[in-house]
Amino acid sequence: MDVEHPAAATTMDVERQNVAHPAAAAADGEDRNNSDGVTSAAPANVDAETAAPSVTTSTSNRFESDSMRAKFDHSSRKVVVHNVLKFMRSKDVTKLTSSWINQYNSSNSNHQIQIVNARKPPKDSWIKVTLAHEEMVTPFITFINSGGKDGNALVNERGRPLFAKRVDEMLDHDDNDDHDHEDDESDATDGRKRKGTVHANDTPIDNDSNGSDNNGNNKRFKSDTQQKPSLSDDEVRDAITPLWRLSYEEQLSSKIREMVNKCANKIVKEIKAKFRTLEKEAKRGHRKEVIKLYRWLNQNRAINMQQPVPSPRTSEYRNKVEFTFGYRLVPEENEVVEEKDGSEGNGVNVVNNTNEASATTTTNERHDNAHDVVDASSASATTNAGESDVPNPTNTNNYRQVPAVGFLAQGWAGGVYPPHPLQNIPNWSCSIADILNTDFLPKSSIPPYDSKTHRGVWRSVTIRASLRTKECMVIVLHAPAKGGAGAREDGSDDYSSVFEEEKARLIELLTQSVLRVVERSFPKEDHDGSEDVTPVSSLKGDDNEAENGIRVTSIFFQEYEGLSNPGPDHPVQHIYGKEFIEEKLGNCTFQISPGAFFQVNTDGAEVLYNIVVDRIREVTSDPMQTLLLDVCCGTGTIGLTCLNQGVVGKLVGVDIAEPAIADAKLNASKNGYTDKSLAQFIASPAEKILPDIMRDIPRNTPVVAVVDPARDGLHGIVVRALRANEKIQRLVYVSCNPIGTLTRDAAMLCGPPTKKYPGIPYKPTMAQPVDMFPLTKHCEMVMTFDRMSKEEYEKHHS
Ligand SMILES: C[S@@+](CC[C@H](N)C(=O)[O-])C[C@H]1O[C@@H](n2cnc3c(N)ncnc32)[C@H](O)[C@@H]1O
Repeated sequence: MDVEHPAAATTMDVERQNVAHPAAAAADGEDRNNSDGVTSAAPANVDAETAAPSVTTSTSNRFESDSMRAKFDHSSRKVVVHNVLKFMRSKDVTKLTSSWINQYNSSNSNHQIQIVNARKPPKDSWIKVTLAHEEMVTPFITFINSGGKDGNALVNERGRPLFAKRVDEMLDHDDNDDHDHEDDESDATDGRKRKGTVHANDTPIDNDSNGSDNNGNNKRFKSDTQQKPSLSDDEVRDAITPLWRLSYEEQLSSKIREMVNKCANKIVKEIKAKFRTLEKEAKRGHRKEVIKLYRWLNQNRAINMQQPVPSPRTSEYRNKVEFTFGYRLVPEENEVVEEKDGSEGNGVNVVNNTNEASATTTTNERHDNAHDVVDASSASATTNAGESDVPNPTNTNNYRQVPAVGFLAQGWAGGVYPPHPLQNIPNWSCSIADILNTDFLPKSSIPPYDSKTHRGVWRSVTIRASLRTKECMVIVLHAPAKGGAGAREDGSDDYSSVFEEEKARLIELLTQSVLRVVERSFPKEDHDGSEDVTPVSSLKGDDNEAENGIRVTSIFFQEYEGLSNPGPDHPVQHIYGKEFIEEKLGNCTFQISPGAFFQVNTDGAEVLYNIVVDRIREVTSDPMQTLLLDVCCGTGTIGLTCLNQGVVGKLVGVDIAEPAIADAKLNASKNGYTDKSLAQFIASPAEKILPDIMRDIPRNTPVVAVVDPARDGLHGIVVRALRANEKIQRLVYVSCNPIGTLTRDAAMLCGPPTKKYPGIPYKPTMAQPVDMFPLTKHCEMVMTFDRMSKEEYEKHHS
């Protein structure tokens, strides 16, 4: 049964009316299942997962087919282009956006982009465009950010570079729509000025929220900063872990300030605005009842915000990392690597980069291409790549592009950077990056996928490992072996004949021994740009030992021809070892398959789930009779932990991702819950099934609910169902996007009743931030909502 989201339908209608492009109307009517042939390597996310990264994944999860998704979900098709002129007439906006499309389409005859709507607020310097299809987003962004002269950004009439970003990535800001890149100077790092020179947006690493990575790698510098041909280690840290210069205490302080100002205060503001709207409607005679502002909204600290709970690990905490295959820019004169056998045709190009860069060179900026000089035959050798993997930024001569894997710290045009300098990235993932960069890619006759030409094969690699079980899964995303959607007709970039051989070589390299410990150096806390670095071993003590035993236990390949990232249900090919990895949390063991979400900070997840357990325990007077609704349950972690802790006796979990639900069912039996009437898991979009589930709950069964949606928050139908059903007295909302979608959903759960959101509202009774992502601006939030008492409610409605 398809459930229409009325809000979505309305938006769509409005968009149709606002078509600003001649081509738009036609595009809108087209079957969006057809990918227009536009492809691009969606770069892997860096900081991804905040259950970030994964925005893209999560959105793509929501609907069963592309056409359904395209029909309902606009956010994943929206891009904001910054730095256009502030004052423009609407016909100039149309002219400008048409000129982008014409430029792109005329130089990419195989791949066409279409804009269905373009909107520019009168006094702002940005335009929000809605593309006809999600798969056009990455090429469009790449085009704006690097389709100009010499691979630089397009410029406005005054020569200022434009800057494009997905709307669903702009979640660090108060209001996505109102964000103006020119005003970025006030950073969220508490007003303390950063000591570095580079400013970058911090984007979640992985989608995983369901994590899907959503191109978090598309980090760009402020438009007023000239893009450099290469970045120093510190600049890479600035781009990907922007809080790294702060002590951990300072990081937590900056996060709590954000949570108070941009989450708690914003929720109160939004709810008050709803009251004002009702009042205005009453004054105009459109409504009879005037509802008095709920008392809690006028209290001093209306939302009880707790200090953030720190992450048990503050460095190398990620259990999942996603690298992009691309090219490393290596200055010609520094290039010492000898082309090895078989490297012919692997896409090494010479780039003439004339960008001016800083004239001073620090030790951190000294680069000698250590990866290239490491003897590929000595598997036990350790590399010291953290200090030396990018070219000297003072050198503005010719650059060679060397196939490499890593993070796109400054967009596709800036090349990939090794993960070694990043303190949130675990050692084992650097070890795999080294294998790929020193042993695999230099000898591979198959090139990385190029998001501009849509040719090439290797796209990204996702690695997930457990320090507790020592297992490690590697998923290699690749375009078809014949060379990607832009493959030449003459077949000269068809790699099918060597693909299987390369696959076998990769398996051999990844599995020949346990992952070796890579020596890395991190700056001391409160790094001020001096050369004071502390070797990782002394930072981590015994933990370093723990990593010694990790080995690759599963390998998957995933072929994907589309433009963005595949959804979690996209088929994978299992080519080595186990079909899942196992992770332990508390007393439970969980299996995780390639398409399933799992929190990226294992120790942090334990803390997070214990908080949820406590919030539920507070209200369950008869736990064994109590049913837990676990909405967006993933592999069943929260629900099964609650069963295991005895705070509830029954569980119904819902998740859109089939692989996650398959895991959840097995996880239930693995942890001793074989009786399906006690632990039931359903694969479905929550908005389709939740109203039915709630209707079927026996009248006398006490119910608590926990929701843990991806970054795009809850569907309106889910919010409505949770609000309307007064059996639920407590709702625990776990959010990886507390300053974005949590505020929106909270306002709908707690605002005065309307036709669309009827029922006695909730009120937020506790907000507990949990720092799952040290060094980045992201923060998880557990917000507890309790149903307002009937008595209190009626006072305001009399
Ligand atoms: C942040 S994860 C949380 C998973 C789980 N609670 C955990 O802690 O591991 C969000 C989950 O929401 C799921 N999801 C996304 N959209 C959904 C939808 N419309 N209905 C149900 N689940 C959805 C994703 O598949 C993902 O597993």
